[in-house]
Amino acid sequence: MDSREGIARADTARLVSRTVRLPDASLTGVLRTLGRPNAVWTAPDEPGVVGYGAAAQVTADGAERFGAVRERADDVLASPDRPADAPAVARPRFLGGFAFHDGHAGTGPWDGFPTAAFVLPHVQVVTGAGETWLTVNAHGENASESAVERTLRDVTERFAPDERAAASPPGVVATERTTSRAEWREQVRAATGRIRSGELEKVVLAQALDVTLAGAFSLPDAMARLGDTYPSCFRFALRPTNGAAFFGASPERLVTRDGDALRTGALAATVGRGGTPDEDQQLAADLRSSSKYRHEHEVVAERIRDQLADVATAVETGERRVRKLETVQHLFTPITASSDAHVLTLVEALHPTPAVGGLPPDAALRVIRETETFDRGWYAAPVGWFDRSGDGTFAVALRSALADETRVRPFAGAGIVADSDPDTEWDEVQLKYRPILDVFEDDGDDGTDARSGGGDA
Ligand SMILES: C=C(O[C@H]1C=CC=C(C(=O)O)[C@@H]1O)C(=O)O
Repeated sequence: MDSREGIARADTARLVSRTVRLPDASLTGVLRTLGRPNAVWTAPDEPGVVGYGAAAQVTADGAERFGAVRERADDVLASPDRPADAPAVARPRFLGGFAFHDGHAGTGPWDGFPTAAFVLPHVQVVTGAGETWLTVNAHGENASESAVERTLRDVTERFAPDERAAASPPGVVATERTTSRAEWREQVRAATGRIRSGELEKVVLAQALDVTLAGAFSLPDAMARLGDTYPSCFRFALRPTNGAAFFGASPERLVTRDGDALRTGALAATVGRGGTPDEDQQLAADLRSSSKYRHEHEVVAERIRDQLADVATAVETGERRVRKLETVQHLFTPITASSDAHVLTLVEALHPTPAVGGLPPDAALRVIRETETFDRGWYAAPVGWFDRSGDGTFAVALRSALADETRVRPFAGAGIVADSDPDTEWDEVQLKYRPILDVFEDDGDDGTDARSGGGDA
């Protein structure tokens, strides 16, 4: 992808955008009807957005990537030729994400994933609340209203929503770990040692799996299954260069800016779900009362409030509660504020929170780099969308995986504090693979210990 070319022409380039209403369709219905997208986004309180092709793409490198994306996207969005009565929900949006580390290489499994990559789709379908809208965008010196209207007619003509249920999961034939249990024990012991010596307070360490599927990866099926099981999560899929897809169902909102209302929150500290309601309640009670879990959580909430200090006002912290998901429960503290900063400025201020990095941030990033033996790529980094006014939503890309043909690489991590036990953290990581593995396993038995947390690799 070469964004700069498009951006260099920004002075003379124009953005033409036209919208029509389509027959109502679910997000999966849209995916099945229009084929492999470049971007998919949906959130519990937002419509689904599906993007095909690129009216404009922006990429950026290094620590300055957040500001650079904003600047380049602002040029594209500056003065759209768009009818005044077009519905706000169907407005042009950039969708994409960032790498976790500044020095992301974009090689190996992450080939095709720059340090930052956002697309303003050529064809954008938005669906939710019983309405489906098609927007066609074109950007460049030669962007023409007639070409946009032609595409609008073409897509409308072939749009016959296919609402079939997901096919059975393809099944898993092999799973390989990036980190054995023995290596993990060593890594966690070394990290807790460094924490006790005062070098840092908390670090989030992660692992990955290499999963081989028995059949081809289907994005519509994956999104349908994640939607059924994780409706309260941020579900996304991104294919910046038409190759592998990075997808997931993250429970963690990094930030939403809507007008001057800002929403974020601390999500950290994890236990599993109980086999009975009593056991489940007991686990939740342990999560609430344990000083280890409270500490692990509170450093995240405190740091987020600090991170917001320069970019927001009226920061308010809600009540800490237990957030239950299919296989895990977390401590969650909602945080709201006021801000007129662009959502990318907020993303830059917040990434990485100590729910995925640690504290102090620089020491934690150093420990992550020195410890992890796989490439985080876009895992645990911001993914989401923004519009011309700087509104948008970003999630932290957790419970996520890279997928290409029959290969899938899920990622998962756990917050390590002074008294973390390597085996408990190992079990927690195995539970955090479940959202992705459940999409593919046909009988819950992939030959690994990812469900039970037991056994060695
Ligand atoms: C790093 C992950 O989860 C984070 C979010 C919630 C709870 C976490 C924990 O309890 O360690 C992690 O901080 C992951 O899912 O890969």
